[in-house]
Amino acid sequence: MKISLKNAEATVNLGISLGQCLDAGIVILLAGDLGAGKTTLVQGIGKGLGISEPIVSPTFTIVNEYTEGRLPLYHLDLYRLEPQEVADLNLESYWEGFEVTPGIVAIEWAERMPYQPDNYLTVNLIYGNEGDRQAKITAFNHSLSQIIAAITPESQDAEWEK
Ligand SMILES: Nc1ncnc2c1ncn2[C@@H]1O[C@H](COP(=O)(O)OP(=O)(O)OP(=O)(O)O)[C@@H](O)[C@H]1O
Ligand SMILES: [Mg+2]
Repeated sequence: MKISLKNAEATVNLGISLGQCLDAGIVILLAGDLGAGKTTLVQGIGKGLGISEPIVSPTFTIVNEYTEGRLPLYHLDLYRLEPQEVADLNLESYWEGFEVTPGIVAIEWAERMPYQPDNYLTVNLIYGNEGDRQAKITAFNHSLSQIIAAITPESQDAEWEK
């Protein structure tokens, strides 16, 4: 599914829709070049979950956890890590839910992961020709219908095709 995002507000709005509809335990792998809008999308997800605390990029902290919303939000940024360092973080605990309350896991620079969870969404943010962006959403072992239903009603800014 591809969605055209004219401006940063459209990216936030897509995030809000996701934050409102997604179930606990979902992992969102965010891909896209430097500055493509990954953090902006996660800021929207935080809004959709009802988190009022500002969401800032965890480039140096690796993971930021927000627990005040409908579900916990775990925001990771693997930009500075090598695949072996990522493996050592035992990220599975976030989606297996053993020691961590299940929530929404959003991972920037997920390309650095040497393995993937069993079920996940990828959102690939791509630069357009006019300073805009396109989001390409793919589901692995997960249904897209819930997401399509959540996104389509308010798609003034988001033109989408399956
Ligand atoms: N759809 C859009 N159209 C135009 N600009 C956008 C869009 N979405 C986000 N932006 C802008 O792009 C800039 C970079 O966004 P952001 O920090 O979210 O990118 P990022 O992918 O997280 O970057 P990094 O790779 O450094 O983590 C911000 O100024 C943001 O407002
Ligand atoms: Mg970022």
